[in-house]
Amino acid sequence: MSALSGKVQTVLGPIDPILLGRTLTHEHLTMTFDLCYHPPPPDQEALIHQPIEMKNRFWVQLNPYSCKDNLHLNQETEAVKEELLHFKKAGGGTIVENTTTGIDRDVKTLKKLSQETGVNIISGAGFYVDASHSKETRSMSVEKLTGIITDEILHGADGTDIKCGVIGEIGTSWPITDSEKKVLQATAYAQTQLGCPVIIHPGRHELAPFEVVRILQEAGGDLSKTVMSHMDRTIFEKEKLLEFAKLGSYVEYDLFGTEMLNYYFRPDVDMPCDNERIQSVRFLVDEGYEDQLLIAHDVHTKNRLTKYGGHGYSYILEYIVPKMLTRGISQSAVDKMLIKNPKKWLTFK
Ligand SMILES: CCC(=O)NCCS(=O)(=O)O
Repeated sequence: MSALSGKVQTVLGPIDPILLGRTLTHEHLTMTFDLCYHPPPPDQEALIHQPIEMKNRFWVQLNPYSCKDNLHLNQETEAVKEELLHFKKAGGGTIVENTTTGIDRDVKTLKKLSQETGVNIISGAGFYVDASHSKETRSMSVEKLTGIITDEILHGADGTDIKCGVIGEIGTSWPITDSEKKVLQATAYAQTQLGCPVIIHPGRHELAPFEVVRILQEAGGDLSKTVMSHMDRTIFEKEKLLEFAKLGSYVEYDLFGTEMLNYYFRPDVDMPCDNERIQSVRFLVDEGYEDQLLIAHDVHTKNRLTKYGGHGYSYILEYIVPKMLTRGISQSAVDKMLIKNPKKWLTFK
């Protein structure tokens, strides 16, 4: 049993899980996303280098990864601080900050934000998708990767003594690359040693979450302490969704607030709207999976902030929860998604 057993590890240190309150399990407060820059449609190149303004706000919503300015959430610490103060007023308690190595995790800023707002922040250990892996990362053994991940939780991340409290989001593509497979195996080994929570970014294919689970399980990972993120854009067919939920991991709908006509990362996929997300959540609740559900916004670009006319970090508490209640999802199920399930997942074994 580790010293962290029965605790949740925030950027300010371990806390009693009872202190978490309403928790968003998949957000970013500071990161960069140049990695995912995507050229705009033909003849719209002039907009690539424009700052976000009122006149191009809707264009940025349609083309979030084509506006360079939009990819630098790390420039908005003051706006994020205001948002966190608002989140607290709206009844929020905790945010799991999923930025890992490859997209500019900044644990010092996370610590400062937590100190200045009183919101608990839990930082993520490990590595984002292969496209962000350095040459050095790709050449590492599973043992070396395991050592780095455990170190980020036990001793501190990025040369600081600020410790991560969850592994992930661990990035995977479709098909999963060799380097990502090693990181997944390292994740499972570190989880076995530490009894810690894990969160996965699956590739954009309905088989991707199944393949991730297979690799984690073969390496001894604990699915009951693992979250599969981004289910909104990954599994659409109901039978497939139930087949996946039966495996026992948490199932996370974490793109609330994302309205996107064209989903650049997979043009053949129609990104659902929030009403459709609520219908999927209701379906899983009705099928008996309310103990495995989690929800969040996955804010990762500037246009999602209220400063730029976006929904911000309080949208779920202020708008999605009331809508869920009018659509037959009980208060008890909502409390599980926002309080009970996050608390169970985030507590070290
Ligand atoms: C770092 C943020 C991130 O990976 N978000 C997921 C976007 S999507 O793959 O669901 O489109």
